[in-house]
Amino acid sequence: MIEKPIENWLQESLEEAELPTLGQLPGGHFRWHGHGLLELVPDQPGPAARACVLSVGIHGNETAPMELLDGLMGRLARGELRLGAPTLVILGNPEATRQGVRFIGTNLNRLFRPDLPETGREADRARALMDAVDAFFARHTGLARLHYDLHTAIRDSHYPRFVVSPFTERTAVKAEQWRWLAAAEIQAVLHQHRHSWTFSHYSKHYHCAQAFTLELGRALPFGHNDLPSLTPVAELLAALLEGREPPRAPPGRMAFFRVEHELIRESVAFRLAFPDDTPNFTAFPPKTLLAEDSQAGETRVGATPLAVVFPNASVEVGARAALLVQPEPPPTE
Ligand SMILES: O=C(O)CCC(=O)N[C@@H](CCC(=O)O)C(=O)O
Ligand SMILES: [Zn+2]
Repeated sequence: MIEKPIENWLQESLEEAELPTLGQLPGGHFRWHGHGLLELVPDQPGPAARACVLSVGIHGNETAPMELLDGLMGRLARGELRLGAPTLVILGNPEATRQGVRFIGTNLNRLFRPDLPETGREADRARALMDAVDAFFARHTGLARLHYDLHTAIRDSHYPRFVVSPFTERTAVKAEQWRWLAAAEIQAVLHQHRHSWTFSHYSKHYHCAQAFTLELGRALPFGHNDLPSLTPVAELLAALLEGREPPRAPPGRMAFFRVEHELIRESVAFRLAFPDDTPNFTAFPPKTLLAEDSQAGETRVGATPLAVVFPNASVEVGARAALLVQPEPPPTE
């Protein structure tokens, strides 16, 4: 067992460092459980402590969340923040980040299911991450559970900062989440309509955690991110790390959407019928041709306008090529 301080969380998460290691930080201690798997344990939980999972880099080239979390870890290590909540800090796919790519073999964020049959690098990583989350929540019973999985999007967006709220019948979103997200200057919320086997879905469905995928601008290389626009998100995460109540704002300032349909790429001969640089949440009028697929035929908008989110014609056959969404009213307070 090696004792050493956290000096540079991101660099250490990316290195093949000797494990396990543990050490002290202001307000508590930490333990590395594996590569990119760091647990922070407070001496004394704060008055509003939750058991928090904060994950970044599930897609290896989404660097803004890594820089954001690295900044917070630096503030903790220097004593500018005092640890007040058990927190599992995850760098999702270190090898993909080292190579600067979204994934090596397959999309990690579709593999979070306990009965996963797949083999290979990302499948092994998904199993390791699910095990780490299971063990973390089992060690910290008695506290409300939370998981924010931080991403950035491939395209521009009419709402650059938005969250995906995973579908499950088992857990309702607490009203406070909308207030926290609004105060963090999240601009839109997208409700999933069915199980999605993403990391945030895993924590929500299997651990009844308050869990979201946060999209925080566009995927850009290290050093090119607009971190000042993420200051309110950093303040939300800082409050969680310190175990205090995050700032709140009226949820009505966010736009709410619901997924109506998931467009699946069913053949190699698949194309989207709109330009590649179409921003997320662009709305199309009734009858617009959206996609052509030699297997599935044409996909057109029905009688009600639909907006597209995460359009990507290059996904693997059988994978999601876009979400088709509609506005919905904000939740009643
Ligand atoms: O911009 C894109 O096309 C993808 C951005 C991204 O990685 N989004 C996540 C969303 C996960 C969810 O639906 O909760 C993903 O596709 O995994
Ligand atoms: Zn992503």
